[in-house]
Amino acid sequence: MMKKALTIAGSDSGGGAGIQADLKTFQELGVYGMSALTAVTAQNTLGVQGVFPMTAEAVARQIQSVGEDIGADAVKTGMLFNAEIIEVVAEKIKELSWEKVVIDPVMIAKGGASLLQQQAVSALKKHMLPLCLIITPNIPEAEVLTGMSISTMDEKKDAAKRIHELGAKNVVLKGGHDEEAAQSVDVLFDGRDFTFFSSPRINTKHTHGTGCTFSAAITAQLAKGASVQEGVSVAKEFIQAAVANPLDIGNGHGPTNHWAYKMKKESGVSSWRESVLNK
Ligand SMILES: Nc1ncnc2c1ncn2[C@@H]1O[C@H](COP(=O)(O)OP(=O)(O)O)[C@@H](O)[C@H]1O
Ligand SMILES: Cc1ncc(COP(=O)(O)O)c(N)n1
Repeated sequence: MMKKALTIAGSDSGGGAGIQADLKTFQELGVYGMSALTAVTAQNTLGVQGVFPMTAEAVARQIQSVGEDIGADAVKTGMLFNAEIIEVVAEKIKELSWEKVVIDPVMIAKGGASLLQQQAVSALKKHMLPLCLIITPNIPEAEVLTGMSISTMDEKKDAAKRIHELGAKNVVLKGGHDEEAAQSVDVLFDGRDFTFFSSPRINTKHTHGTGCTFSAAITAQLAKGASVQEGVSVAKEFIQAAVANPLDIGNGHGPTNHWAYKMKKESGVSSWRESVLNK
């Protein structure tokens, strides 16, 4: 039976982040992708030029339409933008009894634009965190959720514990913003143990949509029946391949390469560009 995943997130017209990144990732990992849009952004590799939120009613209706007919084996949320949208998303997830829920607590785009209103952070903590199986904050998002500043590994572990105490069953604190480090280390805390997912940090400006892609890959794996550990492990490999084989699209911070993981798996070659572009 075909496994299905739903993303509840914003649209990125530039195609590198948001629902576009999520659907590309679902497709690459062999899962049927669906979307409920929370906002349309006018966005490219240079930044966000406009944010146009949907009404809470429109968001609720999209989720209901998916739920009442097709169903979802796993669900992720990305940009939720405001407290009203957060409340209906949480309500619908509860109503539809979805349990494999991944929250990417998107707050600020890499260029600095706000994708979550400041006053919505408490709604996110109150309504969404207790519902999720996994939350995947980056370092600045974990700082906002905990109110602490995070730079050392001990601080990362402490922050992951505190976010777990807020109700998230599993916390993956991502290391992509650790710009000085040689390794990009993502820390998973499951309420008892820590697991570290580490890969060489790639020196590139093309990291637009890394967080969206990473959480979508976890969601796809959960939909197929993977455990949390297995899901994070595949997602880490997926994003490493996607960052290591940039597409050079746009004049700013370009998207990652959603084809790279599958190409690498299928062909055994380490560079997607080598295998495709030189033909
Ligand atoms: N330059 C990089 N090299 C290798 N991995 C990276 C790099 N930047 C981000 N990642 C990985 O991409 C994923 C998303 O991380 P991060 O950039 O922190 O999230 P976000 O996009 O939410 O800010 C993580 O698995 C992280 O380790
Ligand atoms: C619609 C939308 N959603 C999410 C992000 C975050 O992207 P990133 O993964 O680069 O932080 C984005 N830039 N746009």
